Amino acid sequence: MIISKDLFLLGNQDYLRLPKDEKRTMCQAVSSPDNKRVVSNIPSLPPEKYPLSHRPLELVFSGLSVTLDKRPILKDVSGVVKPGELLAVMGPSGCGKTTLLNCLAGRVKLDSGVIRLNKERLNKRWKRKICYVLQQDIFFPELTLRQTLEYSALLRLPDSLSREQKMTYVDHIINVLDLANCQHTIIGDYMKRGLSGGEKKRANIACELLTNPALMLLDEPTSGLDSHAAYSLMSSLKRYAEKEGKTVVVTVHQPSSQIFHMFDKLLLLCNGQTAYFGDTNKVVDFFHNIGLTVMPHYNPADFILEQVKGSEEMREKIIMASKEARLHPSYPEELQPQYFSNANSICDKYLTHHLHHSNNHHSFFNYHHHHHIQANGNVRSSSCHCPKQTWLPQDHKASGIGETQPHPLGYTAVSVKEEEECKQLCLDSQSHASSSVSSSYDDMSWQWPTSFWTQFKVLSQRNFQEARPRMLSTLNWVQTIGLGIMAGLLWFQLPRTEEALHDIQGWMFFSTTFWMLFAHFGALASFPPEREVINKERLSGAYRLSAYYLAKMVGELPLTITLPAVYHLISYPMLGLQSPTVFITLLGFLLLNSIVAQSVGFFVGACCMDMQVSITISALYTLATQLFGGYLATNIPYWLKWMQYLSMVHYAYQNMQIVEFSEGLPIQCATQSKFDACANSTYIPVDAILESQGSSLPLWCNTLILIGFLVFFRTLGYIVLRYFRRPG
Ligand SMILES: Nc1ncnc2c1ncn2[C@@H]1O[C@H](COP(=O)(O)OP(=O)(O)OP(=O)(O)O)[C@@H](O)[C@H]1O
Repeated sequence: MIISKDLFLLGNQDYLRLPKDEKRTMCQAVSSPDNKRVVSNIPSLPPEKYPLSHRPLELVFSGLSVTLDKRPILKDVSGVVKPGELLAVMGPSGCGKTTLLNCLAGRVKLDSGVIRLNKERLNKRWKRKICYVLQQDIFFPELTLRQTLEYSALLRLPDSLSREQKMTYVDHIINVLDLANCQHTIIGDYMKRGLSGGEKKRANIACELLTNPALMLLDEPTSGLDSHAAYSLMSSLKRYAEKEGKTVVVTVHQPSSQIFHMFDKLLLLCNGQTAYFGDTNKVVDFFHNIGLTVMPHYNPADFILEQVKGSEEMREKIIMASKEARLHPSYPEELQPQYFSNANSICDKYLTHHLHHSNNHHSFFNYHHHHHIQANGNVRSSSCHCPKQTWLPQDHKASGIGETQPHPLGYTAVSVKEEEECKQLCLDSQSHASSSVSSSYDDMSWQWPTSFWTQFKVLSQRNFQEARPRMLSTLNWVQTIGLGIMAGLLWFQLPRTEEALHDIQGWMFFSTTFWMLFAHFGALASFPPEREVINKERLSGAYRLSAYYLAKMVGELPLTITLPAVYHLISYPMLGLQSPTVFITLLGFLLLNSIVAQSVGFFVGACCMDMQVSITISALYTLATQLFGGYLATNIPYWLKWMQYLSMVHYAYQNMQIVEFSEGLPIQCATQSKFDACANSTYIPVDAILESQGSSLPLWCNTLILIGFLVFFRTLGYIVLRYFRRPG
């Protein structure tokens, strides 16, 4: 695993660019006894096939404080990670490591403090560019690893890449993460065995690496891995960060000393406070200076963790020393309060100067920008370029940014490095400015990697594939066929007489209620685990909720209707009711009823986070629906009559009767009929049958009401997910 991952994480571009000798050294290294994997069979991916490339990101967070549930969790935590660096967040359990990562991913509200990426505050748009590998491995358990990665690639890699290119990239990732052997294994869960813990972890990282992100946050990536696998993973991450210029933050529990020395920076937390922030190789000196000396050959990671888990007094001492270290000149300048005010002022001056002097050919910043005056009066710049020689107003010298070369108009020249920085700053500001004022169309095109249509198509396919084993399980087939035969035998070849009328109605009522319950509780049970995956994907900005929602309806539709259709196909002919038109129409209402029940189940599942509550609500609703359906109780008190209009079974059941008794063979009156109409007729009129159950609505009206139910609950479900159950 090590080797393949190392090569991948090194990035093929870099690998291909390496001089021959270095390539050989790498191959020797990877085939050394420690790293037994052979890499010759790992395909190289041509550079042009890399799907996305992001600018390197510098992450700076300062003064972060967070309170959760009225309890302070983080207090004044700061740090900086540059592109190519690996920052480890360490500390005892419950000290706030995950909370810090959640903050950096923009998923927790800060009490105070600021997080900046390339000097720009973390905003919604940056959030989408961050890859966050969660501690839990959240997947659809029924999909195989390969399917999971393929769907992820189809959804998260841009439409500009063909399907074939996306699949090539998936192949590549599978190979380099050494997942080829288990690619066709289902992910699995506690009920059904699938991937091993380590494979799931790698699958989790593989999914996130698909987008080739610039900033990676990994929560406990080594948890559950053996020491060898943990070392492999961390060395891969380290190499990845270095060679690809990625910024990587990991939380880690008690790393081995080998792993510990891989970290460039270390942030040690103690009760939510910074116990140490700085270079990893200086942490031993830091502790030594406060009288805590690590024994030779002792794992420094174990040592420092023991210290921060020590007595209250000891912890205070370490935290105080850490606060004092902030005053030391070696403390990162990015964490000094004045740093960003300077940086921002440069940017502001670039932009302000340009806006005021855009017609002046002495302008220090050749900012080719096309002003787009928006309806709201904002100005949007669409492009900018830093010239080779960039000029700043002289007062920037004071801030230490400019150089001393005089400019005829009183500006100072900026070094090439700073010019690059300015360009970067400009680009960042520009992207921010444009995104904050652009039209909603721009927002959307920026936000989503793929079009609505692609998302809909892929999600429908995935939904179908994910739901098929669950909805069409062997158990469900046995249940459906068994029930169809049982109903057929129970009501076998019923005569068309008044005596058998109650039995015919019994079959209809049983069929509608059973499939209502089946669809309702099926949707209810499947939603909580699905919500986890959807929330994770929504947080990473993979697709629109509307695309998911529509796809769910369409993708599951064939599965929702399969079993009731099979049941109907078995039981209806056995009853002796043989008109094909009636057969199809009855089936139509049975299916409509099932789809409506599924919508209600989905809505209740979306509303209630607690399964017990949702089951209780569902039980109440479905029981009331049956009671007021028109079969069990025919003499409903007038003041409760309105309840029957809320019963979806009522409408489906009534419609089935209308069709069966008006289109099918008529029902012969009994000699002592209970129907008045039988006094003048041999057959019972349809209206008389319906009236005896207290219903008078015509077929079209019942159908419209059922469709109304469907639209109402589907819309409510969407609204709940969109506005009341937002992830994060
Ligand atoms: N939503 C929340 N509401 C209240 N308290 C919370 C919440 N989330 C986390 N906490 C508390 O915040 C503290 C820090 O939690 P966090 O998960 O960040 O710790 P950690 O360092 O990652 O722990 P571990 O190493 O065990 O995963 C814990 O005491 C936890 O109980």
